[in-house]
Amino acid sequence: MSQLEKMEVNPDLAMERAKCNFNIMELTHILDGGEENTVRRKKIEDIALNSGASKDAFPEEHMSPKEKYENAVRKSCIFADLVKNDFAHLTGLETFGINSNVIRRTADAFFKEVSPFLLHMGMFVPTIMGQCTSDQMSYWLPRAMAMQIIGTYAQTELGHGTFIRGLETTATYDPETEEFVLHSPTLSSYKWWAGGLGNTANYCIVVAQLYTKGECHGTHPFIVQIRDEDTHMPLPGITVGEIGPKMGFNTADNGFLGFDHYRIPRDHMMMKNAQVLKDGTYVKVARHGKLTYGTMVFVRVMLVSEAAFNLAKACTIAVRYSAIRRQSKPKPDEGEPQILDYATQQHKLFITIATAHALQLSSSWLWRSFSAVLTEMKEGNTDKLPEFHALSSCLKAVSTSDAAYLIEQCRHACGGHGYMISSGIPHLYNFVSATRTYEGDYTVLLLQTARFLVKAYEQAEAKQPLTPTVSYLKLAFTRKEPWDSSPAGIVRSFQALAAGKVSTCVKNMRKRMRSGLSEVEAWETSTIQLVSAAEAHCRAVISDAYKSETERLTANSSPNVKIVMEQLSTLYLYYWALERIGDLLLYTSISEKDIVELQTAYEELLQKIRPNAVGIVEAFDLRDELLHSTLGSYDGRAYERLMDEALRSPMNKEPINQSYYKYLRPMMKANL
Ligand SMILES: CCC/C=C/C(=O)SCCNC(=O)CCNC(=O)[C@H](O)C(C)(C)COP(=O)([O-])OP(=O)([O-])OC[C@H]1O[C@@H](n2cnc3c(N)ncnc32)[C@H](O)[C@@H]1OP(=O)([O-])[O-]
Ligand SMILES: Cc1cc2nc3c(=O)[nH]c(=O)nc-3n(C[C@H](O)[C@H](O)[C@H](O)COP(=O)(O)OP(=O)(O)OC[C@H]3O[C@@H](n4cnc5c(N)ncnc54)[C@H](O)[C@@H]3O)c2cc1C
Repeated sequence: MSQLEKMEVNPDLAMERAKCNFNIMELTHILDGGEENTVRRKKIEDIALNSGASKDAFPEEHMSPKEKYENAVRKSCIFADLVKNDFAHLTGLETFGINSNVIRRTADAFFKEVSPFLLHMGMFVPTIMGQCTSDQMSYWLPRAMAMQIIGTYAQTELGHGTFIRGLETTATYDPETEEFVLHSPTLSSYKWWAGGLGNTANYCIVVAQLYTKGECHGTHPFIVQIRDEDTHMPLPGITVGEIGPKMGFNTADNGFLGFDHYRIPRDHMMMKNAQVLKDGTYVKVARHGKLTYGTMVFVRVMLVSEAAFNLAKACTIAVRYSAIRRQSKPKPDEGEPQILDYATQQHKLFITIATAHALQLSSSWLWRSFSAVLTEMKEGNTDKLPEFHALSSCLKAVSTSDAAYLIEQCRHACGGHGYMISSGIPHLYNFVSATRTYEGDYTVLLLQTARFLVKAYEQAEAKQPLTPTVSYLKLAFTRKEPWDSSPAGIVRSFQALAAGKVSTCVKNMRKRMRSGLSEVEAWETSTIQLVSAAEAHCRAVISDAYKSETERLTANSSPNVKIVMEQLSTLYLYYWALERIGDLLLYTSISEKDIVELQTAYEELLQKIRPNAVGIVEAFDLRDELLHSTLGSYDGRAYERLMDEALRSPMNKEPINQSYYKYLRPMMKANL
């Protein structure tokens, strides 16, 4: 019998649970968006986990890349079946948002890395929904939803990912046959990166430069069959393969794809926003030229809650482990303290919890605030698209970047054992670090937001009305913001800081233009400050949303849950105020005395949160099967689990490895 089966819950964790002073389940319901969502989520998790299909015969870490991929495909098929047949009545699959979050979360019980079907549900299906006419949708969507075909999204090429307008794949219309001819004219035009493209998908959405009647109309999406539906062989004219090992995503078979004058029917162009008629006439339908970028905007919004979820996992692991780990002896007459008692450890971990809450609540706020806008957009009114694009761009950039930084911090907080794959943290880091790049690189997206902020600043200057998320920019034209250490006061200071930074950028650009630079050159030389201004804007938006959502959600909660949630949202404000002291000195009246008081208040807040820390992370309600962690399991038996995992290593299957006879022994004997 393994040691694990004999042991009780670690007494330190039991003690932490006993001293938690709020109702954990109440907080879980709030984070899930209501008790009924929690009940439904648990049912879905039960169905998935009780099926036993998520279990691997031996640890994934010890499989070869090919075995890992094949195992992931096996589990993806089982999971897809569960989603279609067992979850459907519980989730209402027609909607995204909370339902897809639940499915996404449950999928983690199956995959330590990712499913090769991720792009199918994550981008292929949403692009069909967003870019097809209703006729096209009624043909493609049922086939995709029933998993009769498997698709992916191939936009990025070897030569271009960020600069979509620079893509080189061509789709040239031939009116004789009423077909598009897809072609990859150069090596750099080969599609590169699409998840599931290497071996799994038989269809994909290809973004290509559309040519008709000798004219280029820019990039457009096409549905392209790449493999035979029966044999799965690549079709003539298609070159497809897998791109090789990566830092993470190693079960996602990211692929490359090239076309040699490959023909597809005319109606495989996704024609909701633009059409090519039979005779080759190009007709623009959409009122906004960037509606073809819609799937990216949708996924960027999804990535905010993805960042929150991964942070929740990392801090559950690191906080539980910090409660059972004892190290050093600061007081000679007492035992070694739990490392969670060190203020520096609390500084590393509690901001991670607060950020998980901040991003989760900001993401629900974003969906709620913009659901009306999304409906308007479906009806053709795109007036609010620029604001939505600016907001989703900066939220995606900042949330994924914060999550990657804080997950790495959780690894530091777990010391050496955090470096073990079995801790669960390396997988999380490798996954989240990619989210900072894909679906729009951090810097590039913040520069998109900066573009919007500069325009909004010019509107404020001209006393024109401003859209809600930038209405604070008028603060740039008032006196220095008086420092006020209340939560509302700090949010106002963050807004003043962002307004001040945008104003500084605009003034610098104008100065540079006066000194002879062109507008493009003045912009380029100001981009470091523009990125910083956009980050400050995003921080102000998140802080404001987090604070107001906390107030809204705790209006009827029990007093202790309210206190816990307020403590965390205040911690987020104090933490970022202290991180941005230099900027606050520039743009608000904060004094040396205020800074000292703020630091003290922050440290006191860490101590207040400490007794409930384990309870707070347990409100994320992450089962062991989702955490995949030796350090963060519910029973807190980290050492037994580490040893158990070590004993499962193939390296321990024989007392002497053959390399001893082949290499070590001859070398040592020769040296006698
Ligand atoms: C599991 C893993 C899955 C991963 C999948 C992937 O990664 S898939 C691959 C993911 N790949 C990526 O994410 C690639 C990232 N790259 C991009 O998204 C674009 O190339 C770009 C946005 C950087 C520039 O685009 P550009 O050169 O065409 O544009 P521009 O800069 O010249 O600006 C012109 C105007 O357009 C506006 N506008 C722009 N976008 C939007 C929008 N979505 N909506 C509304 N508006 C938008 C912009 O604000 C500006 O407005 P203004 O000021 O004139 O009123
Ligand atoms: C795990 C993973 C999965 C992916 N899955 C898919 C997929 O399924 N489908 C798909 O189509 N793509 C996919 N991608 C590709 C991804 O979308 C791109 O890698 C991403 O958009 C970044 O583009 P890039 O690689 O061209 O980076 P680059 O643009 O070359 O970035 C390199 C550097 O240049 C900087 N830079 C670039 N342009 C500017 C600028 N204008 N101003 C300032 N700095 C700039 C960037 O900030 C960055 O520091 C995936 C990528 C990864 C890592």
